[in-house]
Amino acid sequence: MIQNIDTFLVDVPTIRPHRLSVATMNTQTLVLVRVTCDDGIVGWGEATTIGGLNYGEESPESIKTNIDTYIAPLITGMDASAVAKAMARIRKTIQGNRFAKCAIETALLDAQARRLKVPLSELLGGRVRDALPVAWTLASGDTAKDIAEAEHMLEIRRHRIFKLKIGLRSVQDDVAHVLAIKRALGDKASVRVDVNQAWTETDAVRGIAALEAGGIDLIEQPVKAHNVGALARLKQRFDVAIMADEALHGPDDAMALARADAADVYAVKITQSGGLLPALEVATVARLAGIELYGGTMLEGGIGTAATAHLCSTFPTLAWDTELFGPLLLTQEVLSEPLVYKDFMLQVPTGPGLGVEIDTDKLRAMQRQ
Ligand SMILES: O=C(O)C[C@H]1C=CC(=O)O1
Ligand SMILES: [Mn+2]
Repeated sequence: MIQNIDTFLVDVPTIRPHRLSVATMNTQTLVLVRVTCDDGIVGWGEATTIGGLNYGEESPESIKTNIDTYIAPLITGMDASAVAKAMARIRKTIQGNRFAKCAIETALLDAQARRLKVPLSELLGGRVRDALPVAWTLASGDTAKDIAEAEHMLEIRRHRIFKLKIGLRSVQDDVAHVLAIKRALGDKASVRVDVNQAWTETDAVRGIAALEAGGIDLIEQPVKAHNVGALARLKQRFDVAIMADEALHGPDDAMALARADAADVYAVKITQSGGLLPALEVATVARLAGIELYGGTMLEGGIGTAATAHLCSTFPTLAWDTELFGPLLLTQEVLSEPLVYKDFMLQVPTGPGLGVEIDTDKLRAMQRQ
């Protein structure tokens, strides 16, 4: 039986300002969910967003409040081992709130996988890979600093895929910044950009033409999320891969974007999809439509990152790798043992459930009062 559902807000400073077109982050707020079951099993889930309400329509505070007030009472007392029944009740009754649903579903699946003594990946179809290549986002806002950061990551063998956040400056200045970084790194690295919806279609035509000519491998969400027509025209116009991120809010969007031939690649995010199982459906739509996959992040800490890693480990192909670096951007950790990053890869945890343990003393010290 599901006995208790507790939620915690944890504010963690980032290692440096993280500059996106929609916000500059100096801290990340983790919403952690703990599901306690009457058989003594405890499951954890997490949701994060970026810059309060700057990125999405849920804030950390709304996620916590909506879980505490509306979602937890709906499923408390239900059979904890019937995860699908609990989630069906939530999905039938609660509109939207994909991030909150993701955190709850993750916690229920973590508990159930622990109960069955299997890694969470095995409840999602089973893992076909044990380690995932991880991109790093260069977002200091300064070209020389970004190059130095990338060189350091290559040297310590942590990342050789770099995503640059652009869209805040003029197209011309952004292109100059990106191509300077690409020239400095050469063939040692894959360089990609994330415009976070900042360009108009005409900006995008100019910007993408220059980036493609300069050897950039991937263009993420160049135009507004709702402008599927423009995304489709860009996808069809250019050879460089176009990735949908903010346009993709779960399986229905995955289907609509596929029908519109609007993207070469999907950034699969468990929060944006509304949970691990809807995210798996996004990946299945992509596979059936010939769209390639990328494991995306909302800059989660260790719990949400581990959850996404379990999901991505089940994908038969993962052509564009992942960006599961969230914990590395944060100065503090709620896990007793951090996730393992080595040789450019994140190791998918092997223990039962998420395969990570929460240090409750650390959490008590870090949680918002
Ligand atoms: O992809 C996004 O839009 C959000 C996020 C992921 C990595 C990063 O630096 O920001
Ligand atoms: Mn993005």
